[in-house]
Amino acid sequence: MEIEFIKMQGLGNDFILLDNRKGDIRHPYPDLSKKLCSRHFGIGADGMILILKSVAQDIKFRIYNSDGSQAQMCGNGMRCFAKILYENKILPQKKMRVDTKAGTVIPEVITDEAGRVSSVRVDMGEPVLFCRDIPFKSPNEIAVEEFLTVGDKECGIIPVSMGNPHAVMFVDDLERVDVKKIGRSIETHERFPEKTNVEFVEVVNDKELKMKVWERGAGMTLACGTGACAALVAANLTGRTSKSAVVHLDGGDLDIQWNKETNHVFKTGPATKVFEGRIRI
Ligand SMILES: N[C@@H](CCC[C@H](N)C(=O)O)C(=O)O
Repeated sequence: MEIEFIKMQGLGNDFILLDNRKGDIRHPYPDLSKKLCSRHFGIGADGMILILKSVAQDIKFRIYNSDGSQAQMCGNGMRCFAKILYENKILPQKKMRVDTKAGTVIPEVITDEAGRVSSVRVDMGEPVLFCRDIPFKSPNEIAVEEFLTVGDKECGIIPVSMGNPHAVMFVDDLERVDVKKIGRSIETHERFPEKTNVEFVEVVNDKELKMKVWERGAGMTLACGTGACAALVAANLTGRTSKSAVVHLDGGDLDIQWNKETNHVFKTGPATKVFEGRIRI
């Protein structure tokens, strides 16, 4: 069968969006994601996102990584998702309640004078710090900094979940980090039973961070939205930044705020349609 797709990117973190509200795409999603995301044999992307019908919320969001594994949430993908729902009039409202595997997430599209979506602000919910819920194996309930043995080194990380697991590692010089080597080892470290995304973060000042990422199930990407939120939470918890900061990623900047009153993390950034088409599966 032939299906329609939309290719999108948020700061170079790229996705294939499929509208399966009618349920006519029956192909197993893990296999479909692997095929479509292949940069050589498919469309090419870091992940595949499904637009699905929801009973409890306005709409349902599901994300698969390029290796076929399913993730609970995706921050950059959520901005792309909200932009398409609004621009294609799938939902009429700017602020929508989205059912994700990590609970309800609330994106809000921001439009310019011409009515076009200029950015998307996402209420990402509360960060999760309890080790058992991340999940991260530790004798402590909350791990503010723990050391993992990676090869012959001890790496200090802060585990945080934004619905999906993250290991945040602060470094002095981001350019000197072997993101692939250390990222891969921490992703599959036995203390993260569901694997983890890995963020390498350099503090610029108390309102700016620089970050590179190794994503679970996708490898090195140009940006990670949930990762940027986890980085801000870890930086603030350890006294490195205030509760709001700009995170500079290889693909561009994200604005992250951790609201004191609600404990929710808000993320604002762009989303762009790259092209759309049809593909035989
Ligand atoms: N790129 C994403 C996160 C995608 C899922 C992640 N690889 C996982 O397995 O948890 C983002 O922008 O948050």
